[in-house]
Amino acid sequence: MSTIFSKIINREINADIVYEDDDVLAFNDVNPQAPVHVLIIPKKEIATLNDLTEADAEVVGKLHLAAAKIAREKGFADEGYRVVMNCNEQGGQSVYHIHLHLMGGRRMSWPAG
Ligand SMILES: CCNS(=O)(=O)OC[C@H]1O[C@@H](n2cnc3c(N)ncnc32)[C@H](O)[C@@H]1O
Repeated sequence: MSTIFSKIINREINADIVYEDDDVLAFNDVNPQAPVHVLIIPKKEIATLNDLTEADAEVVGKLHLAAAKIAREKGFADEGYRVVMNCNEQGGQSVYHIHLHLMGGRRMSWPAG
């Protein structure tokens, strides 16, 4: 099922893109929860973490490599940052295309809410 993120991948709607390669796209969140809040998504449509298969292992790794690269570029890799992936309703997922939230630029609390 196509989501708003597929429309961003296909450039049907605009996004503030910060990184792109053959498999991964990253763009600023429209409702940032930190000074830097970037969403990092696979170009392949995968609805939730529960839908991952072995075949998706490499691209999930690539999401994390992109997160570290963006964190370095943004200048907060050494001071620290948060990456989180929400799964399904109680996990807070609202867009059913898996995505890694990269949040940085402020101290993160724990446990996460
Ligand atoms: C509540 C967390 N739900 S979520 O974990 O599913 O995250 C979805 C995220 O997508 C963001 N978002 C929704 N539509 C757009 C858009 N068009 N461009 C950029 N970010 C978007 C939301 O602000 C939200 O942080």
